[in-house]
Amino acid sequence: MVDDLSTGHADAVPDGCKFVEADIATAASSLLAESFDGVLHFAAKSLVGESMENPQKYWHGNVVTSLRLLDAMREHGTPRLVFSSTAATYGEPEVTPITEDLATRPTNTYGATKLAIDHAITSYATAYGIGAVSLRYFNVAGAHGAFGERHAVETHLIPIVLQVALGQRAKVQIFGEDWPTADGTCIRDYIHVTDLADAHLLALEHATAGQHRIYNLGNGTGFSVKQVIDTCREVTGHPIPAEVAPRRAGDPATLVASSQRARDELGWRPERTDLTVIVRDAWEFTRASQGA
Ligand SMILES: NC(=O)c1ccc[n+]([C@@H]2O[C@H](COP(=O)([O-])OP(=O)(O)OC[C@H]3O[C@@H](n4cnc5c(N)ncnc54)[C@H](O)[C@@H]3O)[C@@H](O)[C@H]2O)c1
Ligand SMILES: O=c1ccn([C@@H]2O[C@H](COP(=O)(O)OP(=O)(O)O[C@H]3O[C@H](CO)[C@H](O)[C@H](O)[C@H]3O)[C@@H](O)[C@H]2O)c(=O)[nH]1
Repeated sequence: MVDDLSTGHADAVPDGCKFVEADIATAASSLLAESFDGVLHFAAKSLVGESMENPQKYWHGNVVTSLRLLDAMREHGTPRLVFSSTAATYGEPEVTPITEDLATRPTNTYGATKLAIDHAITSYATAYGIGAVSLRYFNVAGAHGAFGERHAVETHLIPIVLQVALGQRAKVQIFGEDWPTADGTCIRDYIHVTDLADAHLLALEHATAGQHRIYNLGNGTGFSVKQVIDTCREVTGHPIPAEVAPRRAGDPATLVASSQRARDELGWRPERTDLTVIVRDAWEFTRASQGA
């Protein structure tokens, strides 16, 4: 495992896993000199709001870094790649649920950088024989035991709402109540992190030399911001005060996945699709990590 710890945590490295603290942009070539069967490429800057305020961090941190990784894979003949792409590559979709053949028109810099990387992967895979898979995650949530969301500056909805339930924040802000959705708040498709992990192993198995396949990963059901807050109220038993705030730049109104291709081609079968289960696992992690 390689991480520069820019947003990651050394104590989250599982026991028995070899860990190297390094920036992929500078270390990829030397790291891949040792022979590897494949690369799971998660490293990124991944905050939608920040990407609009500081695009330089995203074009360099995501695109330049990933090109260096692809060059190193080519240099050392690393055969397989699984890349963390995103629903944000689609932008505001014309059709719901989103299939992989829909137009990609990102509404934020983060999504634009991930789309640029996807294009580079297609070229490198077909020209240099790499077997590549991009997994376009929708909104990842939940937790796996002691592994959950732990960000220095939290921006994601579910962990923020759970911080309110723990008494660490007074209230949650709802970014816009005037979106073209049933209750006026944004709709997202939340996927449990353990289902996401399963998809990575399947993707690695199915990566085929010279091909780049793209798969959406979500549950096919959208929940509004208000519905998420209500589910958190039910799970935690806390009233969770909320207030409406202005829209956040770069947010699309609705993002819901069709993951039929992942089911058909990878045999992916998500098991924790219920939002209550996703929130419950996140809540258990949040309480345990705060000693509550
Ligand atoms: N969380 C989501 O809902 C979501 C949705 C779609 C896609 N993704 C993608 O999944 C991946 C993981 O996301 P996350 O939510 O766990 O974010 P995260 O910020 O917690 O994880 C990214 C990790 O990459 C490391 N990193 C960043 N730049 C690096 C570099 N140059 N060299 C080495 N390490 C570096 C960070 O220290 C961190 O540990 C990202 O690629 C993200 O874009 C996440
Ligand atoms: O305090 C908050 C935080 C978020 N939201 C709203 O809740 C929804 C979910 O927001 P998150 O920040 O939790 O997640 P995003 O949908 O912005 O982004 C996530 O999913 C994207 C793909 O859809 C990207 O891949 C990205 O990495 C990942 O963080 C959005 O409508 C957002 O506006 C609020 O109303 N209040």
